[in-house]
Amino acid sequence: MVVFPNAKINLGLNIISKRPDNYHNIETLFYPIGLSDILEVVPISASVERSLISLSGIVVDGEPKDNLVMKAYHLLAEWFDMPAVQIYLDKNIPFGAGLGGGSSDAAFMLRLLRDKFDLPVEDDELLSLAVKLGADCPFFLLNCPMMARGIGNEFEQVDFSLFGKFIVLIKPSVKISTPEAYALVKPNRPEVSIPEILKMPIKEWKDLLKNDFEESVFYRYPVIRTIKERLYFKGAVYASMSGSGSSVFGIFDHPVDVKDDFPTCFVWQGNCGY
Ligand SMILES: C[C@](O)(CO)[C@H](O)COP(=O)(O)OP(=O)(O)OC[C@H]1O[C@@H](n2ccc(N)nc2=O)[C@H](O)[C@@H]1O
Ligand SMILES: Nc1ncnc2c1ncn2[C@@H]1O[C@H](COP(=O)(O)OP(=O)(O)OP(=O)(O)O)[C@@H](O)[C@H]1O
Repeated sequence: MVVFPNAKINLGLNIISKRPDNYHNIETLFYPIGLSDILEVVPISASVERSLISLSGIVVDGEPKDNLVMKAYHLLAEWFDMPAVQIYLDKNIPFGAGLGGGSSDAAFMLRLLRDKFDLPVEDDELLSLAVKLGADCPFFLLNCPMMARGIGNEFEQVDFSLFGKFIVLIKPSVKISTPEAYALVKPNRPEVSIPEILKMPIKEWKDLLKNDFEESVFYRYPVIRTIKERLYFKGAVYASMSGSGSSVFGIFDHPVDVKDDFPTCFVWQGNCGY
């Protein structure tokens, strides 16, 4: 069974308050994009006790046994009898990028195992398991434009689409650790909520729709601010850092050629699908 775990961008990201469990309450619109990893799971012989993982593509740091897809397997294996599996994961989504790639792999793995082995797990139980693997993880089980609140796992479906627009995603070589990025932000309540801003014409978003991580991340890594400015210079109708960075996306009314603009960066371009 092969699946294609996709990345997300955050349209607006307000960090509202710090919680007693050291997480933060946030408000953000998750928007799925077409940049995807490739994940395959094959059952292996009953004589092999441990699941195996084979990685290709972008090299993820950490031990393969600590990969989030392995953690997803073991989370379900605590509750259900499953055979050992051979996992193939081809990474195309950069990490330390604010694109939720690891969370997406984990969410797709949970659903793939549930479906492949016919495990008696309802969709809402899968959502509760997913959050144990990461705050971004439950979103990828829904995978359509969603307002998220709480730690990012309380959802409200929104009537919102960027269909017809074109997205350019730029990831510089710098990688950003999510806990470190949260530690640098002072939480605050926004004056205007994200759904209210998203109802306005997209050309009005520039001064209203904010990612609260940008200020401290841009201060530390000015190259990320420069990328955002360059995307506006190229004609983006809206540009922002995604999640805790370091990637920046630009939304355009039409396809653009940026291949010479960011020679040292990872660049991805595609249509907005929803
Ligand atoms: C920045 C975002 O990508 C926006 O979508 C997410 O909030 C991050 O989600 P994630 O990477 O899945 O986060 P997790 O792996 O669950 O948490 C990593 C660390 O980030 C911090 N964290 C994460 C989510 C959240 N709402 N508040 C936090 O303070 C915590 O220190 C936590 O220990
Ligand atoms: N399958 C995986 N893909 C990517 N990273 C993984 C994976 N499994 C474990 N990791 C670890 O998780 C860390 C962050 O991964 P991820 O791609 O989710 O983060 P991110 O780009 O910061 O996204 P976000 O902040 O939006 O969750 C990596 O540094 C890596 O060590």
